[in-house]
Amino acid sequence: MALTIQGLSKTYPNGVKALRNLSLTIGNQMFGLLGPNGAGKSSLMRTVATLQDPDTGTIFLDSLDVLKEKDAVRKVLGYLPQEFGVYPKMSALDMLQHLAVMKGITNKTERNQMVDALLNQTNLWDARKKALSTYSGGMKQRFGIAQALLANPKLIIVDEPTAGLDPAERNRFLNLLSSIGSNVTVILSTHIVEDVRELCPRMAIIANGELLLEGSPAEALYELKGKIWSRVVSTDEELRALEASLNVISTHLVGGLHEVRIYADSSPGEGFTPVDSGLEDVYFLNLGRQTKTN
Ligand SMILES: Nc1ncnc2c1ncn2[C@@H]1O[C@H](COP(=O)(O)OP(=O)(O)OP(=O)(O)O)[C@@H](O)[C@H]1O
Repeated sequence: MALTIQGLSKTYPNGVKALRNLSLTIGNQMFGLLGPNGAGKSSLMRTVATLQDPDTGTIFLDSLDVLKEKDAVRKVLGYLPQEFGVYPKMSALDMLQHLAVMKGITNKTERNQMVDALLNQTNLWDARKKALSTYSGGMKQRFGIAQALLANPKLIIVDEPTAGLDPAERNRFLNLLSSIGSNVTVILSTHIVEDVRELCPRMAIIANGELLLEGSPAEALYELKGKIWSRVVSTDEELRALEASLNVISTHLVGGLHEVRIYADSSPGEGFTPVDSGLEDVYFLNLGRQTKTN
C-alpha cells in the first residue's frame, strides 16, 4: 500500500509548529523516518495513525482518505506508539487474546492460532504466561510488535522502538522488524541513524516539522562520495577555528581527541584525509543546512 502525505501542517495550541507543510510518499518498503528529538516524528505518526488531526493537508492510503475514513484505516493499521503506556499484571498471552478480540477476531480457533504464531515470531513464547509488568525493555518492545501485527495489518507504524534498548536487544528487535512480510508498509520513526542504515531502502529526514531529504540511503551516500574529510584536532581553539572557516559536519571524541568531519568538494587543507561517507554524515549535513537557513 502506498501512503501519500501532502501539505501536512500542525500547530499545537501552545503555538509550537510541529509540522510545516510536509509532503511525503511512502511505498511498500520499510521506510525510515529520521529526525532529532522534537522534529515532529511522533506528531506525524499519530496523525497517520488517525489519533490526531492536522490543521491542513491530506493523507491517502492508496485511495483511502486517512483523515476521513478513520475506522477503515484502523482496520488495516498496526501501531507501536512511543509511549506504550502502563504494562499490566496481565500476561502477554492474555493481553494479546484480549487485544485480538478488540480487533474483531472473534473466531476462537483463528484467534488462538494468530496469538500463538505471534508469540513465537516475537520470541516470547516461553515468557507468554508472565506478567507484562515483569518484562525487560526489549521484551516489552517485542510484545509491542506482536500487538501491532495482530489481524495482519497492511500499514505498520513503529515510533522510536529502539530507544533505550541494549545492543543485543536492539539487534533482535531490528531482525524482528525486517522479518515482517514485504507486502506490508512499515514506517520506522527513529532518531538513531544506524536503525535506518540497517533496515530501510527508503528514508526521509525531518527536523523542525520540515522535510529535509527524501530518498534512498544509498543515493544520499553516493552524493557525498569523495566530499567527506577528517582530521584530528587536539585543542578546543583549533576546533573553533575550523568551525568558523569550514563546513564542519560533526565532531566525535576519539580517545579524548576531537575527530572532525568536514564537507568539502576538495581537500580543505593540510592534515585532512578523505574518508568514506556514512549515513550519519548525510543526517548531520542536512540538519546543519536547516540550522543555517533558519
Ligand atoms: N500535545 C502537544 N502539545 C503541545 N506541543 C506538543 C505536543 N506534542 C508535541 N509537541 C511539541 O511538538 C514538537 C514535535 O514533537 P514530536 O513529539 O512530534 O517530535 P518527535 O520528533 O517525535 O520528538 P521526540 O523524539 O522528542 O518525541 C515538539 O516541540 C514537542 O514539544
